[in-house]
Amino acid sequence: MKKQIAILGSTGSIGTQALEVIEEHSDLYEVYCLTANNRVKELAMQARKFRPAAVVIANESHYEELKDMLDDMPDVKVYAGMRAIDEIVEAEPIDMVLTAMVGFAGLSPTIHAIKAHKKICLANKETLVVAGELICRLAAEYRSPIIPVDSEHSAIFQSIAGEGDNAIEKILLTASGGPFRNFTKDRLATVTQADALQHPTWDMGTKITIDSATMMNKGFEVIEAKWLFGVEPDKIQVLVHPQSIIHSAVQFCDGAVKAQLGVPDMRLPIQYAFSYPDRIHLRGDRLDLFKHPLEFFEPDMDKFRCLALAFEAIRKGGNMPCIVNAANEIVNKGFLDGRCGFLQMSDIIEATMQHVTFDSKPDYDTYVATDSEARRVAAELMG
Ligand SMILES: NC(=O)C1=CN([C@@H]2O[C@H](COP(=O)(O)OP(=O)(O)OC[C@H]3O[C@@H](n4cnc5c(N)ncnc54)[C@H](OP(=O)(O)O)[C@@H]3O)[C@@H](O)[C@H]2O)C=CC1
Ligand SMILES: CC(=O)[C@@H](O)[C@H](O)COP(=O)(O)O
Ligand SMILES: [Mn+2]
Repeated sequence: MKKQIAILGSTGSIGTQALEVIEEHSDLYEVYCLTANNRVKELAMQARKFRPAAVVIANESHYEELKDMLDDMPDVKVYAGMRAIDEIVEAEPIDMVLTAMVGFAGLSPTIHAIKAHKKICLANKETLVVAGELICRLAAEYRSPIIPVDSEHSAIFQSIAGEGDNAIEKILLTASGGPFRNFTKDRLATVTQADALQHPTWDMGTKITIDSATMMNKGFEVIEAKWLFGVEPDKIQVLVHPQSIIHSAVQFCDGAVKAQLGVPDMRLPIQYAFSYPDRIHLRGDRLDLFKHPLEFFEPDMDKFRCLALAFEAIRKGGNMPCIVNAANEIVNKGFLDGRCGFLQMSDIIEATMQHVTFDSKPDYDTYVATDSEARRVAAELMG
């Protein structure tokens, strides 16, 4: 039986690479459902090619257009709206849900998928940043495995495979350092959107590319690692490794360090999440270590304040990471739209952390309320 996969965010960077993996292994995997937000044409083209049982467009204003585009394909059901995404992930035939949408929007469908006992292939790191404690509790209660797709977390996951209860002493979380790794703080003040979108090693969606440039992405990955692997932030060391060859490593209690290496290619962690615990062939470049120096540097948390703020948020706990995520979504978009400068982003996030109501024991409704409040506060601060 082929495994049935729901791809949430199929028109994005992770979503399209997931479809490449599925196409290469069409003997093993089948697309059950595809979702997008606005890119109707791309979604319709994907539906024609992969013939899923259903497609969902989150933005309801595109419903009629999508329906028209697929009216000669009666076997593909067309739905619209966020609630429809929550419902579709519960469909009985689905084995795995790849959460490849961006931002807070990933939280609700992930919860629905967990409650429906689906295997979660988790790319949407914001889900764990916002509500890591809740998600881990639900995943345990409903016995839904969460398999990381984020390259660093997949590397850690691969490094601990077969280690049973052996204690992790430390996680070595690698970071490319982004396009501004060697910039002075003065120079950071004037960087443009185009500069920030030039990631040195990965080709990704715009939101995560900006997060990599500020290093908020690495801060989020510290939080993600805490929840996925039960390791406290003080035992997670961020290492700037500009080549993105060592995707992360784990140090065990006997001092042994295990890492996963490879050329930067997200199809591998996506495929591994689908095939785990098996490995299956993947077409593509292979690592040639003669071609790559492997360098490591300490991150500069004064220059990249977002990384320090993420550490601060996870140490504080409660809804603080949710506040940081919401403020970050606002300033990330604000920077892309030219409404705030590069260095202003961390200033606004920090101020938002001080102004939004703190809750040390949030539940789902608290996260939703916190997200709204923090977005409002950050938007006001941005002016
Ligand atoms: N790209 C990468 O290499 C990596 C990404 N990740 C994580 O994976 C997730 C996806 O990233 P990436 O693929 O780069 O992002 P993209 O921006 O390329 O794609 C995002 C996808 O989500 C859809 N989407 C956006 N907003 C919403 C919404 N509000 N509701 C429903 N669907 C929405 C988009 O639809 P539409 O196209 O219609 O706008 C698109 O299909 C992020 O959480 C990111 O942090 C993690 C590691 C690596
Ligand atoms: C591919 C991936 O997993 C990204 O999260 C990547 O890590 C971003 O690069 P940075 O290391 O620059 O944040
Ligand atoms: Mn990553």
